[in-house]
Amino acid sequence: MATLFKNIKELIQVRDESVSFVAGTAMKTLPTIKNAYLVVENGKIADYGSMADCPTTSMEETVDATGKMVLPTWCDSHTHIVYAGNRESEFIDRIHGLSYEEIANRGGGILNSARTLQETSEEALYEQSKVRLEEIMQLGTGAVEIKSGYGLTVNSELKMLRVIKRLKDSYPIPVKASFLGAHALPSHYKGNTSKYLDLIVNEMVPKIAEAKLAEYIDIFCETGYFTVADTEKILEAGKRYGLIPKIHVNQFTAIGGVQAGVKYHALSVDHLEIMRDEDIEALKNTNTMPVALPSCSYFLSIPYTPARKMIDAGLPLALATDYNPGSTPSGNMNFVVSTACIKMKMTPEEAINAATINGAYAMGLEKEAGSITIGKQANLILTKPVNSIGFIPYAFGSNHIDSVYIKGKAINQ
Ligand SMILES: N=CN[C@@H](CCC(=O)O)C(=O)O
Ligand SMILES: [Zn+2]
Repeated sequence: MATLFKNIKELIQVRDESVSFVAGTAMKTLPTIKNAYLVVENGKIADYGSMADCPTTSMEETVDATGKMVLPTWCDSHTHIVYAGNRESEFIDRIHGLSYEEIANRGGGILNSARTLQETSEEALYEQSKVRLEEIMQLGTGAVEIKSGYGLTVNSELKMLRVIKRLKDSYPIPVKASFLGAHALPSHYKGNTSKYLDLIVNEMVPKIAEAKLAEYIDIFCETGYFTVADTEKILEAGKRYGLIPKIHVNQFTAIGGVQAGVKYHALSVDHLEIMRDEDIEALKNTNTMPVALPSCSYFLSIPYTPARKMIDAGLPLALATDYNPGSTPSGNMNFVVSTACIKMKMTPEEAINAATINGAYAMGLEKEAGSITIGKQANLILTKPVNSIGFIPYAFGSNHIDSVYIKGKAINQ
């Protein structure tokens, strides 16, 4: 089965040679071909170029993209879309003046979601979560990472991870799983963190690794949650079982989580709203991708990751949604890209690099996703007619997507 996209106004993020990620000033360059064609064969990108060289052989399907652009689908490398219920009541509490921290200290927050999830059947959890996966695909996401972390017991963490596995087996986009048992301390372990960490290290990690339910290991390294020493303990256990770190650090305070991530060769360190100079230094010349989550900053009214300072220091940066019921009840990567430009002063080119190729790297998918490169999965966004690529983040509230193609097939409802 072959499909020809012809008369594409601009084909975006074209990389003849696959790159792992882009950093520093290279993020300003977004390679494109104007007036282009693209051929998809058997679900993969097979050919592309200038319309002057467009193949004349007939193909099963032809899409006339006159006035429209084509770009790789978004790569959302940080989500928590497997959850039960919602936390709308905490949203109202915050409107009335309570902080995220105050709500958590009253037993709300992550522990609230954990209670709901523990009472929800695996089937119901799958049904609720698949709605969110389908929603983000319609919004242009074509590869996603999903975390556990609302189970906080052996059975419920395994339940979450089995749901992630079922999503992965049931949907055509790449899905990566992260085990986040150390997301919050269950209340009955209060004052006894090491006992909960032992449960993670001695029971959860071995079971998860044996059942091959996760590629990555995560922890919320933050004041009031887990310390740097806790983080090292968990990452060490993950390492013994082949789980690669992708960790939550520097969301509210900088306590050395970035350095712990680098020490354990984390694939990514995520959040980074509070960054000291030494944290930026620690990330230089490493393979660890910093990941910013601007929708979380927006929703919680906390600082935005200092993207300008980080990119100007030569670092790469990826953008992701953090879709979860507490800090970011939104999985819209289009909004993330706009917000990165508007609030973090990233250029459209930088933001699109961060949301495609760098996002793919941050979940180990840089060989399959994130750019228009021959052999990669044909997961594509066909835009509505737009004048320039910058118009997409600029007109931030509008839907610029005409169609989303996964493995070359349109999925629009
Ligand atoms: N910060 C830790 N975890 C999630 C939020 C969890 C929640 O509030 O449910 C995050 O990335 O923002
Ligand atoms: Zn998160």
